[in-house]
Amino acid sequence: MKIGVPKEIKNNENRVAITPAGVHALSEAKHEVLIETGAGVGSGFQDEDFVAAGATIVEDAASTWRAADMVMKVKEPLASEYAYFKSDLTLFTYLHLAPEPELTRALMETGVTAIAYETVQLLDRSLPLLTPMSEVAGRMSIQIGAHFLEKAHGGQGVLLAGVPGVHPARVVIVGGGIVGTNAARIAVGMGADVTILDSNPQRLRELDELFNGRLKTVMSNAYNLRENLLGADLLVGAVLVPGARAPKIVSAEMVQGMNKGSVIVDVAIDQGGSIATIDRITTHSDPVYEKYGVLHYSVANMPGAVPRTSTLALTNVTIPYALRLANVGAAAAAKADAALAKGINVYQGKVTYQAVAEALQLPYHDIAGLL
Ligand SMILES: NC(=O)C1=CN([C@@H]2O[C@H](COP(=O)(O)OP(=O)(O)OC[C@H]3O[C@@H](n4cnc5c(N)ncnc54)[C@H](O)[C@@H]3O)[C@@H](O)[C@H]2O)C=CC1
Ligand SMILES: CC(=O)C(=O)O
Repeated sequence: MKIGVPKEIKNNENRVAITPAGVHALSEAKHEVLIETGAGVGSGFQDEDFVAAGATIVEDAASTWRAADMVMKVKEPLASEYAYFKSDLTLFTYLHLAPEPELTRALMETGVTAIAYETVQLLDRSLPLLTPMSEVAGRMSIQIGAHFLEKAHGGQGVLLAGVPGVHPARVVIVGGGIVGTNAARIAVGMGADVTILDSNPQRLRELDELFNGRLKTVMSNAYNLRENLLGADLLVGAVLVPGARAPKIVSAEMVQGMNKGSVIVDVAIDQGGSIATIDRITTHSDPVYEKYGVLHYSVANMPGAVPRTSTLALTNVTIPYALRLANVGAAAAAKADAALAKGINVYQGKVTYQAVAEALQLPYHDIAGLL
């Protein structure tokens, strides 16, 4: 199979979908890997590194997309890339289709087999291709919050840890999954006063056990959210219902209850965002805006800011799946692996992931009946 890897074009997106180790694994299995020149530079991989591992470097994005049977990317295609879609293409990348009707339509109209990293799901309900980037974004969310809480960066001028004789900052994390747990780990480590809310009582039990009294766990409901956000300094949005639009669980009124000069980092923005006052996606080059005296950060590709770590972490988990897809093709690979089948969001012009179909009000087709 021919595998194309274009350079990412989203704002400040320096990750790349393959490493030299990935090229080596695919080449050993007799696949041909075509990489756009310079695609790896932002992650510290030069064209020569890829060539030494067995790849062919091509001069532009079109040459990767047009020749490929499968394109591997990091972020969802942007509008300028839709022209490359074709019916015999497998696209393996983050897609986040629930808030993306135009992209979904383009995939349906062209018949692309679109496999979303974020909905590949194991029997234990974990999301193996989302987890590493959630670990990165969760850990980043607190350092970003700390940065914007500084006066010079627009915040109220509060140190997360406080100092002896002065309260630490109050950090509220909504959603206690991978992002939330990693955010909590950094916030606790920095000495903040941390509260984490989740709608799953079993998850709250696990968090209580894990942090051994170093944070407070609270059931997520409108009443508790309002109470806990009153006077908060940093809110991290970290909820997820796989594939679906994020539920808007933090209202404008709750945001107004936060301290003036406080900060919101809505990591769940890639699924549409969980906070009512988040009305736009921001970028690494212009990451925050102010509303009700609160700084809002809503960057949908946070791990793109630490591309070396993120590319290595992402490809650690994607390459074994890419190998299986390349070896037998998407349909056979999905038939043999229920986790991978869950990743298929669009197939033969049909939406095959229920939460995406519901979010976009499109007919849903069970992938099992189509393979
Ligand atoms: N902006 C970015 O660059 C990145 C965004 N993400 C996104 O972060 C979000 C969270 O991802 P993960 O932590 O991996 O998901 P996860 O599935 O591990 O955790 C989500 C948690 O949200 C909880 N939850 C669901 N509905 C809730 C509600 N109504 N109230 C409170 N809790 C609720 C679930 O019980 C679960 O514990 C996803 O949208 C993911 O795509 C992940 C990485 C990078
Ligand atoms: C998960 C995701 O959207 C990202 O890593 O950019």
